[in-house]
Amino acid sequence: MNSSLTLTWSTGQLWGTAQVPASKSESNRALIIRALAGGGDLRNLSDANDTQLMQRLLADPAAPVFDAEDAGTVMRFLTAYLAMTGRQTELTGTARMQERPIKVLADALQELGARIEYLNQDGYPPLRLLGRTPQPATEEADFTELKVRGDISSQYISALLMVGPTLPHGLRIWLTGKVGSRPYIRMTLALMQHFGAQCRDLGEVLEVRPQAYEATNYTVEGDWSAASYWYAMVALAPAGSHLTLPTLRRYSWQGDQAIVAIMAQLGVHTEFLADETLRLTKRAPNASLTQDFTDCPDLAQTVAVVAAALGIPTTMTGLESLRIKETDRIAALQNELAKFGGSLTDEGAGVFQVSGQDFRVAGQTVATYHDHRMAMAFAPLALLGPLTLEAPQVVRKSYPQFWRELEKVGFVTDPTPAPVF
Ligand SMILES: O=C(O)C1=C[C@@H](OP(=O)(O)O)[C@@H](O)[C@H](O)C1
Ligand SMILES: C=C(OP(=O)(O)O)C(=O)O
Repeated sequence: MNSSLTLTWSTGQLWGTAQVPASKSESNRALIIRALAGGGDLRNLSDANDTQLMQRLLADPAAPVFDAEDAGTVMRFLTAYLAMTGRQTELTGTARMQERPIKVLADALQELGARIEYLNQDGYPPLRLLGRTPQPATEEADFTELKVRGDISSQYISALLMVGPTLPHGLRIWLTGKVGSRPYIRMTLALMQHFGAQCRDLGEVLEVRPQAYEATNYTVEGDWSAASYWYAMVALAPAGSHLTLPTLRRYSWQGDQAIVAIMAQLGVHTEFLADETLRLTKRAPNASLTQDFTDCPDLAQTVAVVAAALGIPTTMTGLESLRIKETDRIAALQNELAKFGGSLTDEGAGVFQVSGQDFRVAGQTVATYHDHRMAMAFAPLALLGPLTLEAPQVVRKSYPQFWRELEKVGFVTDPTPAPVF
């Protein structure tokens, strides 16, 4: 396996068509819901490792150990699915996954009758599921009620919602704290409804009726988080550059469609063409940007790198969850931006400032911290100068064809041809 990849751009305008993968968030929800529905045809599932892994694990329900690797959705969604279907098994993941908290979800599942033990550190994977004492269905009960914190990961809430219809009284979740990544909760509810579930989003309260899912078909949309890297490339490319991205919808369930409005300020104009196709065109950027990432944390790295590279003073808030993702993304951004003369400064009270007045790309090597988004967020800098990325295979988590797609629009990769990971 190659340990680094050098990217160069031969100068000139950027143009062409880039394929984005299917959304891994939609794919992984659809796979769990289909497993609960007992059928349904899922089209355009993602080729992301996170989705391939979810498919493999769901195909072997009697496995003694489920290894979720570095996939947060797989760890959280499968824990709820396996716990509520009464399975006795273990769930584990990479060293980093063992540092990503799961207590909020495990506590809630225990309230729903699951017996769960931590095998290593309290509140963190690996876990042992010891079966479940199902709640009896009683005449009086309205919903089974849970209070769940929304300020650590929305994935716990999505995981609980998806098993909600299988509970005898359904589920009413009271959200507490500042709720992050809320569009992902809405996406979960939308997909559940697509599969026949009755659920309501009342803001701080979410309700799911007890009911069998319907086995139905679904076609997964392209991944807007993946699209953000192409927006970054257009933002950094010379005037006259434009790109076409198929499979992205004007009306999306993905909150990362927020990239359209953010990048409009960083100089990328979006046109929604027929057949779910986007056309991105380079325009002049604004002089500054202020953006809250509470709803779209996966866009933060893309935007920080572009803002620093263009020298656009940018204020970022809502970055709390970045510290517990594939790596501490704040520290990783700070280290890597500094190599180029950029910075991400903690101003206190949750406010971060990006600057890049002396930003220069000239053969630096970017570390990727086992984080696909570090690799993909820094790759567009190759439009400004040669650049080397360590451990380029990290992109397989969400976008295995990323380097190939770069080659297709004219980037030169060394080693060449682009390795298949
Ligand atoms: O539900 C999902 O599919 C996701 C939710 C978000 O995580 P958090 O809810 O932990 O912020 C996001 O960062 C992750 O990439 C995917
Ligand atoms: C945070 C991410 O994924 P997950 O939490 O599912 O591992 C991501 O893809 O950026």
